[in-house]
Amino acid sequence: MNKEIEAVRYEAKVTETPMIELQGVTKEFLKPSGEVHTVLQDINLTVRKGEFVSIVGPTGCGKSTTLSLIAGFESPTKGRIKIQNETLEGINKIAACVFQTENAFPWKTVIDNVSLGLRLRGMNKQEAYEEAKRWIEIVGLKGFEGHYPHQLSGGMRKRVALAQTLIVQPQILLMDESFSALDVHTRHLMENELLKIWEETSASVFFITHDLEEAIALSDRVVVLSAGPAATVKGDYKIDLPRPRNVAEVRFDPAFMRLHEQIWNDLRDEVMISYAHTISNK
Ligand SMILES: Nc1ncnc2c1ncn2[C@@H]1O[C@H](COP(=O)(O)OP(=O)(O)OP(=O)(O)O)[C@@H](O)[C@H]1O
Repeated sequence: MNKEIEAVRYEAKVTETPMIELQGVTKEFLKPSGEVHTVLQDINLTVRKGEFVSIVGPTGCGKSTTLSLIAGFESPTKGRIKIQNETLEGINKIAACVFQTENAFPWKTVIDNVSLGLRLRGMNKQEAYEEAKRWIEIVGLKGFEGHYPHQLSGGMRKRVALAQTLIVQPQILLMDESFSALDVHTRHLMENELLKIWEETSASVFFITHDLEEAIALSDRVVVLSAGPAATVKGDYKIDLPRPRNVAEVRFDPAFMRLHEQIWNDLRDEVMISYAHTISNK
């Protein structure tokens, strides 16, 4: 398929419809001393339906806290979170999470792990198995249905985690450092796999990473958080590289390098501030 046709198809996928909205979100935690620790301060951010947004920022600035708020594991101290235009109260039922740690139960086979989400939603075993087989094939694990997690490599277990999450067809996919434990080759394979699957769906992805190159290679937008405490949105960059993308190859595109330089200029300052805080707190 030629690039123009692909670009048109892709452009049509990201809609203007807001899926996740953070409106003036502040999050405070109480320290054991009773002091208030402001992690996030007045965050305004919108992720549209079908959009892939990555969030980068210095260590400890509040990226995972932002994800917890969108998942509904925590609630904002001030401001509000809207999901599909409704204020979020409690757990976000249309979101699913993939964390750095693995989600698979060690005593269950691949097919039992992957079909679990559907079984918990009341689907009968045969139907859930059929659907699980389809997802196991999509993530490249056909033939491993009867294996247990310990019989698989780290990359394969990550594929199980993806299939486990995607089988319930979440409208929002929340990913926290999901591929950071993988070697670079497996990581690129998984990133390409994720993009392929995402391009087939209209899921909105909120992706946390420490790796700016990974963020640019995958995303429609990269959001930079400032150094904490009281982190806020420092920059919001549109990544207009053509799709479909090969994450290993797109890094050599001159437009990629320009974006990297521009965003890194923003991020580097925040990393230095955060580093200075760490040193002065020692
Ligand atoms: N439940 C909590 N209670 C108190 N403080 C918390 C809680 N959760 C997070 N924090 C604090 O909020 C700050 C931000 O943490 P968070 O994990 O969101 O940052 P991060 O950007 O994801 O970090 P990293 O890049 O290291 O993964 C940290 O100072 C952390 O100690």
